[in-house]
Amino acid sequence: MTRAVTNVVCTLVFSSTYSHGDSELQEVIQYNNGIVETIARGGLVDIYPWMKLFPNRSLSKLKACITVRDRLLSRKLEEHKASLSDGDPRDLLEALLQGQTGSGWGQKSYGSKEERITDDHVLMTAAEAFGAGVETTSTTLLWILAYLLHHPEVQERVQRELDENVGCERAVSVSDRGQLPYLDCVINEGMRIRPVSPVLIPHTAMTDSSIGGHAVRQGTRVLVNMWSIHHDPQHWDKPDLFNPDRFLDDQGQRATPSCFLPFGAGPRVCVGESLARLELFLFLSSLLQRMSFRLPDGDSPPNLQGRLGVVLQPLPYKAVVFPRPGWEGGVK
Ligand code: HEM
Repeated sequence: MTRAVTNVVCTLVFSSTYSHGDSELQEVIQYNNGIVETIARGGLVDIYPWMKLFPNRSLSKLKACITVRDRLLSRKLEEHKASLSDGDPRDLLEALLQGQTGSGWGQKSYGSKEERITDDHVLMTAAEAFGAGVETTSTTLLWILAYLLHHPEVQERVQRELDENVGCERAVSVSDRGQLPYLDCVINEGMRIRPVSPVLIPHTAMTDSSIGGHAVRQGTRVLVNMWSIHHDPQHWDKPDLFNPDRFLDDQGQRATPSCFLPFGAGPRVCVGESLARLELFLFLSSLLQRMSFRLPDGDSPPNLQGRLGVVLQPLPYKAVVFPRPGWEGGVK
């Protein structure tokens, strides 16, 4: 799952699409995993930065992974600079480079030093797409599959919807989304019940303000408790129950309650929301069209408690995957 999602972000950022087992993709996955594993383990160094002077294995691993990441992204940046052209950018690096030089998209050249996009801005923006776009999407997929193992009846209903609206003669495409409302509900319910970011990225109030009648002074650290919003019994009936139907109204149409905010809200809302929704839809629909997931004989269903690191992850679990009728021969 991580490999597939990483591949999507590589295509978006620097137009490289890798095939299975490619060593460069392996390198990207390894450094990304290393960063995800260690970044939330900063512990005391995050609070007392001077403690970085003492030996710290997590910090050393984090630095080593960042060095590999920066080397790879710098190489991609140089390759892009060498082939930079005007016109529609082919990927994020090219769009940022065009912004840097003022070429393409009819942009003006930036004047002062402070306004200029530096190479460092370009590299860090590209790095952020990996940091924010891989673990979130792959973890959401793993949570949804974990819930489907707990609720085989939900998996069967999604597959019925797929059979009736897409069939097994062709692959699912984005244009099928309108005809697959129940799958959308399953995705939403997965993101509601296990938000990968239970407490959103810390924000700082830029001006004196208020939230729900509470005064918030300029400079105050604001933490949004998404877990509590998504489990508030005043807004959700039996919030601890996995029930995709809560995203359908009385007429069976899609409904999105106002307190459903898996991507945050306001000016700092997730910039990758559309991409993430597209990925979740295409990965899940393609998987469930072609195969079924069940528990290995005698195994208990996945632990749904999760473990909090950079994101809220399910604990590792096993599933038996088998082709659905009509897909025994593999991809069509
Ligand atoms: C299921 C997948 C995803 C979920 C649940 C998710 C969720 C979020 C949330 C909750 C935030 C914080 C919003 C806030 O603090 O107010 C965020 C920020 C962000 N996300 Fe996502 N995200 C996902 C996928 C992606 C993808 C695929 C990308 C890009 C490739 C991405 C890029 C970003 C960036 C750059 C930010 C920071 C935005 C800012 O601070 O202005 N995310 N995301």
